[in-house]
Amino acid sequence: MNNYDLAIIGSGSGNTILDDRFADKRVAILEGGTFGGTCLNVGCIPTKMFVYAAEVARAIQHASRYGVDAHVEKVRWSDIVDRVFDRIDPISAGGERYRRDENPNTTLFSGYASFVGPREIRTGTGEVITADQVVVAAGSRPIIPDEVSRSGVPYFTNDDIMRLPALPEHLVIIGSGFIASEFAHVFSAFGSRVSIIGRGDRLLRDLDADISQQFTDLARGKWDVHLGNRVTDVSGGPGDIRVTLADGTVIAGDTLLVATGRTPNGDRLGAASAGIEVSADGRVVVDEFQRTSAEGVFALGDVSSPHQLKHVANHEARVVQENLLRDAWGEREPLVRTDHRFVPSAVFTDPQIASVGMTEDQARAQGHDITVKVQKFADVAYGWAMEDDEGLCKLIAERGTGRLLGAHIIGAQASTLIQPLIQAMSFDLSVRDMALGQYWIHPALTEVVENALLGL
Ligand SMILES: Cc1cc2nc3c(=O)[nH]c(=O)nc-3n(C[C@H](O)[C@H](O)[C@H](O)COP(=O)(O)OP(=O)(O)OC[C@H]3O[C@@H](n4cnc5c(N)ncnc54)[C@H](O)[C@@H]3O)c2cc1C
Ligand SMILES: NC(=O)c1ccc[n+]([C@@H]2O[C@H](COP(=O)([O-])OP(=O)(O)OC[C@H]3O[C@@H](n4cnc5c(N)ncnc54)[C@H](O)[C@@H]3O)[C@@H](O)[C@H]2O)c1
Repeated sequence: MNNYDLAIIGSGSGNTILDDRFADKRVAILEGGTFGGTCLNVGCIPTKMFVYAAEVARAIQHASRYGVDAHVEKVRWSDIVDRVFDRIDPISAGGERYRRDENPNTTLFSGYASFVGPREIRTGTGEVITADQVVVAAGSRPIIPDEVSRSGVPYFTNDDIMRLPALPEHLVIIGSGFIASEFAHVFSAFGSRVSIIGRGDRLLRDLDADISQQFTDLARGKWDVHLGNRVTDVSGGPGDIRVTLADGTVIAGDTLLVATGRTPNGDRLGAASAGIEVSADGRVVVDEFQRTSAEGVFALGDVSSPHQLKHVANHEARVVQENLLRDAWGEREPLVRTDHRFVPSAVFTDPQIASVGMTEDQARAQGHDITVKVQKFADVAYGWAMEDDEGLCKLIAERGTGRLLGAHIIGAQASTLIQPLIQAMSFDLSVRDMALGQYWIHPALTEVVENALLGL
C-alpha cells in the first residue's frame, strides 16, 4: 500500500495548503469532482462574474433617472456564459494539470475518496493509500427538498444553472437565502421574470431584521415574492414547471432553481471507520486548531465550519497549513488557533448587502446595553448625488465601552463600505476613535459609515 506524508481530500481550499514548506513531502490530492472546488467552478467567482454583467444591465435600465437615455438592446446570454466559463474552465484545467503532471511531489487521484481505517483512504480510483497526516476539505453540496426530488421534475442548482442553454423566460426559485437572492438579481436584470419562494416572512431572514425587511420590500417591487409559504407539490416537465404552495397558489415557470441551503459532505467520507467524529448535520467536528477527533486528521472549510464562506475556508486552510508543520497532537509547541470572532459576509444581490457581528435582535437577546444608529445613504453627499432611496447603514454598539457589536449595510458597494467596520471590530477600535481619529474623504460614500458612527 502506498504511504504519503500528507493526503488532502478536496481540491478547493485544500489545494491552497501546499506552499514551499511542503515541497519535500509526498502529497496525495484526492478530488472527485471538478478540480478547484466550489468557489472557482460553481460558486463565488462565476456568480460574481454574472452579477457584474447584471449590474451593467441594471445601470443602463436606470440611466434615464440621471438624464442619460439608454436601453438594453439585447442580452446575449450565451456570450455571457462563454465570457465566464472560457475564463474559469482553463483555470481549473490548468490547476489540475499542474498537480497531475508538473508538480513532482504530488499525486492526484481523480475519484471520490472514503476512509476505510485510521488515515487509510480508498481513493475511488481502485487504490487504497495511507498517509501520516490527512486534511479533509471535502466541502458541501446542495440540499434538495423531498418535494422536489420525488417529483421527478427537472431542476437546477448552482452547479448547473449558470450553464443554461438559454435565458429562462420565467425562473422559479425555491429558497430565500444567499444563492436565491444572488440569482434572482442576475436573471431579473437580464430580463427573466423571477418568482421566489421562502418559508419565513422575509427574504434573507437570518440577517438583521431591518436590513432583510428593506431587502424584502425592495424585492417585492421587482420580483414575484411568495413568503411564509411552503412548497407542497412540484409538477410538470422540461420547460413547463408548476410549483404549488400550501395556500393553494400555483406558480408556473419554465425553469426551476433550488437554493435551499447546502449540507456538509462529512456524511459521505466513511468517517466513522477512521475515528473521525461527524455531527448529526454532517459536519466534521473540529477544535479551535482545526483538529478532528482522529489523530493526524485536520478538517477545514464547508465540511466542518459553522460558516460556509470562502474567506473563512481560506482562513481555516492557513491555520491547518501552520499546524500541519507542528507537533499538533503533542504538547511541545503552541498551535495556531482559528479566529471566528468577526466573520463578515456579503450578498451580491440588488442592492448589495454586507454584515459583520451581531444583529440587533442577537445583541438584545444576549443582554447587551446597546445603542443603534440607522443612517440612510441619501443623507450623505454621494448618496444624495445618486438619488439613492434604498441604502441603509445600521450600526449596533455597546454603551459604556463604545464597542461596535454589529454592522449591517444594504446599498451600493456595501461589501466594500463595510471593511473599515470589520477592521475596527477585529482590532478593538472604539466607535469614537474610529469616527474622530481619522479623516473620512469628502464626499465619498464612506461618509455614510462616518455619519453612522457619529450618530452612535
Ligand atoms: C453559488 C455559490 C456562491 C458562493 N459565493 C460566495 C461568495 O461570494 N463569497 C464567499 O465567501 N463564499 C461564497 N460561497 C461559498 C464558498 O463557495 C464556499 O464556502 C467555499 O468554496 C468552500 O470551500 P471548501 O474548500 O470548503 O469546499 P469546496 O471548494 O467545495 O471543495 C471541496 C472539494 O471536495 C471535493 N470532494 C467532496 N467530497 C469528496 C470526496 N469524498 N473525495 C474527493 N473529493 C471530494 C469536491 O468535489 C470539491 O471539489 C458560494 C457558494 C455557492 C454555492
Ligand atoms: N455571497 C456569498 O457569500 C454567498 C453566496 C452564495 C452562497 N453562499 C454560501 O452558501 C450557503 C448556501 O446558500 P443557500 O442560499 O443555499 O443557503 P442559505 O442558508 O443562505 O438559504 C437557504 C434558504 O432556503 C430556505 N429553505 C430551506 N428549505 C426550504 C424549503 N423546503 N422550501 C423553501 N425554502 C427553504 C431556508 O429557510 C433559507 O432561507 C450560504 O449559507 C452561504 O454561506 C455565500
